[in-house]
Amino acid sequence: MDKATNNDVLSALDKVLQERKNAAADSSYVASLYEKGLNRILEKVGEEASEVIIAAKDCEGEKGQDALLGEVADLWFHSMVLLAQQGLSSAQVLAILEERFGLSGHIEKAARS
Ligand SMILES: N=c1c2ncn([C@@H]3O[C@H](COP(=O)(O)OP(=O)(O)OP(=O)(O)O)[C@@H](O)[C@H]3O)c2ncn1[C@@H]1O[C@H](COP(=O)(O)O)[C@@H](O)[C@H]1O
Repeated sequence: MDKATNNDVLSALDKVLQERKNAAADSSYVASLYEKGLNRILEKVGEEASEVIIAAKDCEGEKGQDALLGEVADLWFHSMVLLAQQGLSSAQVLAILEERFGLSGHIEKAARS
């Protein structure tokens, strides 16, 4: 597979996560998560979210910032595994963010009531 760039890495990863539904658990980490099932995937999302919080609390200097970026990447990745396992994709999340783009959270909240 060609190296995915910043702009297309999410859609390239969506495609790989889809393909891993037909892969063997011993050759693919993603397939091993699918095999373990939803609860294990949810545990990983929870663990990675906790690791983001811990890294953000101790985010001094370049090393700390690199650690935080790595933990957020782990969280995004495991969230994408969850979406794929549920038959969803990052493209659908991006569509929601695109729809929301430019709409202040305060204005959106006020419009709800
Ligand atoms: N982006 C990632 C990615 N980010 C993190 N990880 C893996 O996520 C795992 C969990 O990280 P942890 O820090 O919790 O480490 P751990 O304690 O060893 O994990 P556990 O034993 O608790 O599950 C590690 O094994 C990382 O290697 C990833 N594994 C795969 N990908 C992408 O998914 C693609 C498919 O991967 P495979 O299915 O393994 O081919 C790869 O080509 C990559 O593009």
